[in-house]
Amino acid sequence: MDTTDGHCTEDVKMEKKMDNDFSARLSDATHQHLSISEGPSSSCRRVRGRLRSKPRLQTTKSFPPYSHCIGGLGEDSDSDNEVNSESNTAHQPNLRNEETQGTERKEDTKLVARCARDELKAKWTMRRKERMGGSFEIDTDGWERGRWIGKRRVEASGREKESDDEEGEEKHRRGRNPNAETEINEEEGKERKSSVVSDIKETCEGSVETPGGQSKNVFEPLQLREGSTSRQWSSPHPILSKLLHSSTSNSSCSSINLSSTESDDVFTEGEDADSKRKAFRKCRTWKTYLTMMHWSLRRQSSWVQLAGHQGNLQLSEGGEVLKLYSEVEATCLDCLMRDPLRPFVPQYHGLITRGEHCYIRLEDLLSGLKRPVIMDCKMGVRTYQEEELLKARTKATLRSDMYQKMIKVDPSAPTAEEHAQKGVTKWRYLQWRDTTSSTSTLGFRIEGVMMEDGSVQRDFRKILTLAQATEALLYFTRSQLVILKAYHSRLLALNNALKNSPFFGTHEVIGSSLLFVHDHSSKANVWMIDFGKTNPVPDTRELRHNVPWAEGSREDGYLIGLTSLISSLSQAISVASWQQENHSEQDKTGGLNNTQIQDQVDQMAAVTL
Ligand SMILES: Nc1ncnc2c1ncn2[C@@H]1O[C@H](COP(=O)(O)OP(=O)(O)OP(=O)(O)O)[C@@H](O)[C@H]1O
Ligand SMILES: O=P(O)(O)O[C@@H]1[C@H](O)[C@H](O)[C@@H](OP(=O)(O)O)[C@H](OP(=O)(O)O)[C@H]1O
Repeated sequence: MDTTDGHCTEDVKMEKKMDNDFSARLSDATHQHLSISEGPSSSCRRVRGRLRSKPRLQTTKSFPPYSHCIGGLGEDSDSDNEVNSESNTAHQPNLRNEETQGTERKEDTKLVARCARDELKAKWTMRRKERMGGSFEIDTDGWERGRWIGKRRVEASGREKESDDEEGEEKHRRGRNPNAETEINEEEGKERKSSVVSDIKETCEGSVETPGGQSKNVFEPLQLREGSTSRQWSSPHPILSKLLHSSTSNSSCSSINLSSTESDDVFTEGEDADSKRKAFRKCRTWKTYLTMMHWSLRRQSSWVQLAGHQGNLQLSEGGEVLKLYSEVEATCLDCLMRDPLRPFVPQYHGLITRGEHCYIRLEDLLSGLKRPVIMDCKMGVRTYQEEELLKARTKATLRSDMYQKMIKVDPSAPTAEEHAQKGVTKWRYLQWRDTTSSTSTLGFRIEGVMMEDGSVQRDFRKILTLAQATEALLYFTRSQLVILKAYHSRLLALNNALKNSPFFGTHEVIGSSLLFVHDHSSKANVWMIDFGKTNPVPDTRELRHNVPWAEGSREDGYLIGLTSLISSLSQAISVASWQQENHSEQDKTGGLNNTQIQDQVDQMAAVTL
């Protein structure tokens, strides 16, 4: 455990206390991995004497990334309807805002109309130049330049919009514990692009509705504070209106893959090549223009869905994460906005209806991060609710999909009866997942990790020991001390908040995750997400969260998981410190270079497997 600063000393004290609290309750299997043994590895003979012994992790395995790139799963195809339907209802919750912003709106509308005209002009100028082989530089005024710079940036390097950085900066300030988040490499951009058009875009999707369709200002103070969804335009400029309409309905491109999908609407399946060519000629002008606008309107975000049900979540044009409505989750979020846990939970902005579905509007926790690295840890010693166990006993529904998932991982996992039925109950499947991962032993499991290059690693689910978890954390953070320490502090702060949280005391938290996010500029944070299976405990009982589950107790073991994670981070900090020290020692003595030392470290890690 690194104790180089005062906060860390505090951390150690707190952690020791927590370890004592829980040590009696953790299983032997868990505890045998809590200590890190010191001692040189046999493979280290060549550098022995020069390198301090690496804290050894027991029974570890390494996790090379494999290339499985994913993009955002969000589909915004319903937003077309939403623009129409909401333009009628959206005024109700925001009347007060409308009055106060009337003047501003007139100004903006004028500006928007001018911008749209200028856009057209710019487009034709560009096309003329393009045909003549001229340069693409458009320099009529700052607005167009800003947009075009933006477009080139997206095309050339996929870099993110600077304005988002500022927004993200604000968010990370809000959510962090002073020690939790370290921003050592402040290389944030200086220019802020005009956001008039994206503001209007947000306006079109910004009404807050109850599932029944009635407009309701669920979190007015929040909306005012965040300021992203409060303005309404009754009639945008006709050209702009068309653009908004079209680009909204065609905004199914993922947040990573910025390819436009306009052509999907133009070319439906079954059309012959000729009609496609004709249609393309007809639509090319608009297509080019819409593609340009698409880039302009879409807020650049690095959002991806790492785990969970595919299609449940999507990114809205306004940059919020929309999650399919669940009454249980919405109720929890509502409570959490008034609980000490609020700084650890994405901001909840109420509900929104898109097409036939209702969604929960959440702050995008990845906004402001450049090429984020993400880890989803499912918390608790079980991921099934007690009701699922009762259901499995009384009226068992067999799930063939779960049986298939089971035999894919381990053909010998199902019983003879389950093989014969080719199905398992949900409880059986979830329990099998829990016992074949670190859920049962450590009280958490790593559902998935996405690295900076977009590669996704899900094999961490098979981790069973704390040492393996530590290895995974070192891999996930690339052994960066600053990140590991930020996560460590944030988890200690979360531990404190949980102790003071009335919500936590009275809720059974099942299947909820901690989302770890950081990027190369050392922004790092941890958030509580997914309250779809979090329910108030039936009577007035308070849960302890740090004891193993027994049927009927409703205990979830959330704090067992948190303690394990904190211990694992401490181990990772020790190892990373050791690595760093040896790097600098070698640098001073002019001995092995960094690559050679890393080779040694890798060899040592391999021997401890
Ligand atoms: N507010 C958010 N900001 C950014 N990303 C988010 C946010 N909420 C969720 N995600 C992403 O979506 C993924 C799934 O989220 P979540 O766990 O809420 O979905 P779910 O479908 O309920 O999951 P499960 O199947 O485990 O119940 C997370 O791993 C994360 O990558
Ligand atoms: O990740 P896996 O191994 O694919 O398994 C899923 C995972 O356990 C989800 O948490 C669970 O949803 P809930 O958390 O909502 O129960 C889902 O059940 P489902 O298929 O019934 O949605 C499982 O299929």
